[in-house]
Amino acid sequence: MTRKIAILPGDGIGPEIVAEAVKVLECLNTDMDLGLEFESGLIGGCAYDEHGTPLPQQTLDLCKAADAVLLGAVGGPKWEPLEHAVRPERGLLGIRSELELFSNLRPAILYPQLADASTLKAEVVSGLNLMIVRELTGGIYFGQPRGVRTLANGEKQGYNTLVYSESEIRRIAHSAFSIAQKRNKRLCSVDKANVLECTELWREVMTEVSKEYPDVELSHMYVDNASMQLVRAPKQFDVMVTSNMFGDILSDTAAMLTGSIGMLPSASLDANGKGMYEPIHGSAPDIAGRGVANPLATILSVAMMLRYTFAEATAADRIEKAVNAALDAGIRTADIYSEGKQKVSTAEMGDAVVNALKNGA
Ligand SMILES: NC(=O)c1ccc[n+]([C@@H]2O[C@H](COP(=O)([O-])OP(=O)(O)OC[C@H]3O[C@@H](n4cnc5c(N)ncnc54)[C@H](O)[C@@H]3O)[C@@H](O)[C@H]2O)c1
Ligand SMILES: CC(C)[C@H](C(=O)O)[C@@H](O)C(=O)O
Ligand SMILES: [Mg+2]
Repeated sequence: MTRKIAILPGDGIGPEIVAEAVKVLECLNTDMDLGLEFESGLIGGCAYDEHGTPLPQQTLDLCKAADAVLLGAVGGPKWEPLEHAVRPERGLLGIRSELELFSNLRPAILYPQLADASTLKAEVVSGLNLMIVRELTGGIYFGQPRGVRTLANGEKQGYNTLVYSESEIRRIAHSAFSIAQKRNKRLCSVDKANVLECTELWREVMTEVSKEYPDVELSHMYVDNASMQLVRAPKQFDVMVTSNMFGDILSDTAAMLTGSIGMLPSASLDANGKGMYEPIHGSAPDIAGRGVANPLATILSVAMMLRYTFAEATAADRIEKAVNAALDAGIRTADIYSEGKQKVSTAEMGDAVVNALKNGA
């Protein structure tokens, strides 16, 4: 059996962190005969530089033909002056949309070894294991019309449209409820139903779908309160489900509960389990090229790939165990470093995970 993985390193720290995740996959591939094959493509700013578009047709074809996609990150100051249609981020939104990856899972798990790395008190975050389910192909990110227009008085006006159809809400609701069913059976739907009609419909559909999952307890929370509750008492949450933009923001907040944004992986899934896997952070231009980025979010993203797309739970568990072993050994990249630990580079962290795999993880 061959399983094709499209590798899209992207920009900034993207190539540095993806190289470490591929190292981990190659190690397991040899060890467990997983049949993985890799082929690389361009996306984002590097694709624009080469082809004049952030999502070249050959990259799209490569991803459509693959069983799974591994992505680093896109974007950076170099491409900020470009017009919107060809900005690196458009490439990422384009591929999510083209592959219909509507269900974005962003787990925020605190590794006990990192309780001190969080800016929150250890007792607030210890034992944290939260899953954010973010709708990824709809909402204000994709709604039409959008743009910047000039009003009759000559003033410019920017506009975007927040839209969700019932079917879009229903399918992300089913994703979230089935995930909650396999966890602690508590789902919190986050919206702004007190102000936005669109999210009033969101709340209605969530409530309707909940009738099909009587074993899951559904609650609703306004997004402003949710952002406050996430830092006040994050362990009250089991699974959160929310719209594209709210999920983007809340997952960065949740990342910090775990010590660093460099720790949060993600899976973006279509209706059939095909997926794209990427860390939730960006291309970190401030540290790119220095070999100091934390590759663990990307390494944990390939664990999600093995679990969700390839149903290789044992291989996925092994990666998570190896990450634990590296952290147990006191190995830390700069973002999660604390006194008394060993500060390592991106590649050394990747090596530590590979060594842990070779040594029994
Ligand atoms: N999925 C993606 O490709 C993605 C996600 C977010 C942002 N971006 C893009 O990335 C660029 C930079 O955005 P930003 O600065 O707002 O967010 P960012 O996530 O790239 O960086 C925010 C901060 O976190 C740090 N950081 C991020 N990942 C890290 C890692 N693995 N290890 C250690 N530190 C890490 C950075 O150094 C920076 O200080 C922008 O062009 C943005 O559009 C891309
Ligand atoms: C780069 C950007 C388009 C992207 C998003 O907003 O979805 C990023 O912030 C993320 O969280 O994956
Ligand atoms: Mg984001």
